[in-house]
Parts: sequence; C-alpha cells; structure tokens
Amino acid sequence: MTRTAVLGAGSWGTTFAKVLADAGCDVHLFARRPELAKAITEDGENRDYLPGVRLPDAVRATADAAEALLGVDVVVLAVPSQSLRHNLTEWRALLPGDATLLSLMKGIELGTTKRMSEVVCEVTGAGSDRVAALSGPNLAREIAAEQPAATVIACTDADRAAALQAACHTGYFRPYTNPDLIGCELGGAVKNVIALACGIAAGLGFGDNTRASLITRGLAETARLGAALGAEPATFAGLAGLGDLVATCSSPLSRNRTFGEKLGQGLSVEQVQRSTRQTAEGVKSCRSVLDLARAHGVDVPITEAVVRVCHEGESAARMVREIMSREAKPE
Ligand SMILES: NC(=O)C1=CN([C@@H]2O[C@H](COP(=O)(O)OP(=O)(O)OC[C@H]3O[C@@H](n4cnc5c(N)ncnc54)[C@H](O)[C@@H]3O)[C@@H](O)[C@H]2O)C=CC1
Ligand SMILES: O=C(CO)COP(=O)(O)O
Repeated sequence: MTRTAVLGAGSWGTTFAKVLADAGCDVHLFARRPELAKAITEDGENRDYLPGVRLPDAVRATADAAEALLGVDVVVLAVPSQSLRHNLTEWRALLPGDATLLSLMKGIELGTTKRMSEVVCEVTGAGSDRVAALSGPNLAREIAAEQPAATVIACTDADRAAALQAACHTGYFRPYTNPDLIGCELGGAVKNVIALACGIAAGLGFGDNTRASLITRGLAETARLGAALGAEPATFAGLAGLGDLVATCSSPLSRNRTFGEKLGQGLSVEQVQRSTRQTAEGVKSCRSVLDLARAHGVDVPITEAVVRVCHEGESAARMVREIMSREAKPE
C-alpha cells in the first residue's frame, strides 16, 4: 500500500486526499490549525473547505507535520503557490529521503519567476526526477462529488510517474502521464490568468464569443511562452493545457473566474479579496507570468491586461478597449 502525506487541507488538498484514499492509499492530511485537523478526524469532513463531502476513513488528519510525513512514499504539496517556499523550509528536514514530491499547485513564484517544481528542488535539494506535478481540468468540488475527470501527472522519471498514476487512479479520476513538467506546470499557472480575463468579460456582460476568443488567444500566448521555455507544444493541446483552460474559464466553481467576474462588475481587487478566504492564484501569478514572458521576449497581451487591472488600477472596461484596439495581425 502506498503511504502518502498531503500537506495543505484546503479544497484541493482535501479532495485529493479523498482521491488517494479511494485509490487504496494510506493518507495523512496535514492541516495548519489543530482544531481543523481534529474536526476533520472526528467528523470525517472538512467543513471549512469542503462542506458536505464525506471523507474516507483512510484519510487521517493531523496538525503535526512530523507525524504526517513519517515513513511516507509520496508527499503531496497543496498550499498556495506564494507560500510554498516558506512552508517547505519548515518541512524539509522531515521529508523522507526518497519520497516522491508531488505538486498540486498552479502558480509561478513572485520575484523568482520559478515554477513550483523548481521551488521544490531548490528548497529541498531533491533532484528534478523526484519531483512531479499534477495538473488538469480538476475543479475540486466536482472531483469531490466523484464526477468523472482526467488529469496529467508530469514527471521526468517514468517509473515515478507510473507509480503516482497507480496511486491516484479511481473510477472517477483518470490520470495520464507526461514527461513534460515545464508545459504542464505552465499550462496550470497561465490558465488562472486567462480565467481572470474571462471572468472580467463575463462581469462586463459579454457572452460566449468573447470567452471563446479569450480562451483561444490565451492558449496561443501560453504556447508561445511554453515554446520559449522549452515545453512540448503538444502539452498545450492536452488536459493540462486546453482541458484545464476550458474548465476554469467556463466554470462558476473557478475561484479565478469568479474573482475576475467581480472585478468586471466593478469591485476593486481589495474588495474581492475581502469577500473570499480561498486562493485565486492568478491574481498574484499574473505578475510573475508577465515577468517570465518579458525575460524571454514573449508577447502575452491578455496577461498584461490582467496585470493592469489587478495591480495598476486600470478599469475592466478600459482593459477590453485596449485589447481590442491592438494592432491587427495574422492569426
Ligand atoms: N481548488 C481547486 O479546484 C484546485 C486547486 N488547485 C491548486 O491547488 C493549490 C491549493 O489550492 P486550494 O487547496 O484550492 O487552496 P485553498 O485556498 O482552498 O487552501 C489552501 C490551503 O493551504 C494552507 N496554507 C498553508 N500556508 C498558507 C499560507 N501561508 N497562506 C494561506 N494558506 C496557507 C491553508 O491553510 C489551506 O489549507 C493552488 O495552487 C490551486 O491553484 C489545483 C487544482 C484544483
Ligand atoms: O485549477 C482548477 C481547476 O482545474 C481550479 O481553478 P480555480 O483555482 O480557479 O478554482
């Protein structure tokens, strides 16, 4: 039996703990707050992040990271991207020597422009073949309700990828493997930024043509950046590219899309932030994606526009006018 620890008991960490348990793994779920860990263990439910979802008995919650990590084969990282470095620094001495480190996060680190697997390697000293990322159209609420979905496990080590695939394969969750870690992580991070743009458009009252245009041109800018970073082009046509982009840009369950919708309706970033405790990664990662693109001389106009709205005080209406008035060019 695969022994796993999921570090981060938010909506995706908790949902993925259920997936692992349903696939037959032993699961320790680490929550920062002892009272939440206790409530999850006693009630079999994470009322703060996943109310109404019954967790399997094989999920045991703890607020003690050492207890969660003792003797595990797989360590799953499910905290907000911008806090990963800090969290990992506290946990690194507790990580078992050969455990596979699996990132569920979809973001790019501010300041360093590093992907999450790069942060993991840097902080833990693990070789890149020990680090994997899981990414795809995986809205937590739908997976928790056992609605069928597929995903991608990206790892340069094919044996580790296959072991992870087996560890989380259930009747409702179907993982594929892909050696392209760069493309999969990039797809997951940039789609949050494009989902913000789609939300903004929806909040302004625009319909499906606008959304489809943003999705398609958003995919084009993701693929351009991916090419500059050495990603495999086919990845962006797959689950971690187009698949996740379509799900996130279309779903009212997406925190990023919802965040953008409120901006489009006229709320400020601070007002929206006050109204939710959950992570909308794109709000911060839009800046690091833009920095990354600029460092590689790649044009990312939708990301630039989202940065202007989220961080430079530009109105949503003006953002649309600016995107539409860009120089005309071939597709
Ligand atoms: N929720 C979803 O549907 C999906 C989320 N993801 C990704 O998974 C990652 C985690 O997301 P969620 O679990 O949804 O987030 P969440 O906001 O629901 O939970 C975040 C968790 O991290 C913990 N945490 C640790 N250090 C923290 C800090 N310094 N500040 C704030 N929280 C801290 C929180 O206590 C909480 O348990 C994100 O990168 C997200 O993009 C990926 C696929 C699906
Ligand atoms: O990554 C996700 C779906 O694949 C979740 O998207 P949000 O973080 O926008 O809710």
